[in-house]
Amino acid sequence: MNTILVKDLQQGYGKTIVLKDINLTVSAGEILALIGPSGSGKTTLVNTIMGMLKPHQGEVTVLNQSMPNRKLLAKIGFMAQTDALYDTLTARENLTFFGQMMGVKRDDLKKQIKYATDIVNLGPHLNKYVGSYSGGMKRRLSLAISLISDPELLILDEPTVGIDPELRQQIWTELHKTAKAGKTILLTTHVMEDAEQADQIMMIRRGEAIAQGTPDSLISEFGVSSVEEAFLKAGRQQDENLSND
Ligand SMILES: Nc1ncnc2c1ncn2[C@@H]1O[C@H](COP(=O)(O)OP(=O)(O)OP(=O)(O)O)[C@@H](O)[C@H]1O
Repeated sequence: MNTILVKDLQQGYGKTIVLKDINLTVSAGEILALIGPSGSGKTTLVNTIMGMLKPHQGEVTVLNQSMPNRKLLAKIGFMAQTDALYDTLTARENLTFFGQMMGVKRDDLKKQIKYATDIVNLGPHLNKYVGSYSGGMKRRLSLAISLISDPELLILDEPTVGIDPELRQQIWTELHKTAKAGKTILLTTHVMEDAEQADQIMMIRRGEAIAQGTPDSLISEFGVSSVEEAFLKAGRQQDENLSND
């Protein structure tokens, strides 16, 4: 089953076009990484898939429902680029608050808090005030919050920013496990090592999907030896095409 389907999407703000001709399919259990330079349109695409922005043109379907659709929000775990946490509450209180907002039943909250915080290694720090957390701990708590309702689709905007390499690897192990259990994960990143861990990569540059496929298929399509080289080559081809127009 397709969890996400984006067809001929054009998106923008007012009269400014930010995304052109985006087509994308993500199946249940798959991890898709959106990679691209700052300002290329990744967050705009994520917000459109979440239903926070209505497509200018084209179609976005999530879990077989046309977006925007408020009812689907409960099935989507979202981690935004900036942490939206309550500093004057403890991590446990934050998790309880957001869990209740996401519709987690009172009886399930304890189990879900343990599940989500084990993934990000925050168990020993649950009773500390979030105001005393480091930047990386706040990122990890935001990730735990996105997992609290055990959502079918996880959307993570730059989840690994401020997270050290050891924990990043640990989080990837858990993301793979989560995907294997049938959940779909869409994440944005600037980091090539993150993109390489995904099943599918979409490279966005200047609002266009300049390359798309599995890490191996991108390497063979562009005749290069790494995903990074594929991205650079796809960028050069885009520049050539634009200068020929
Ligand atoms: N609310 C908005 N109103 C007008 N323009 C916007 C708005 N949000 C984003 N943009 C513009 O849309 C373009 C794409 O921005 P977007 O945030 O989607 O990029 P991004 O790839 O996610 O960047 P980053 O990696 O820095 O987060 C940029 O030119 C940005 O200035």
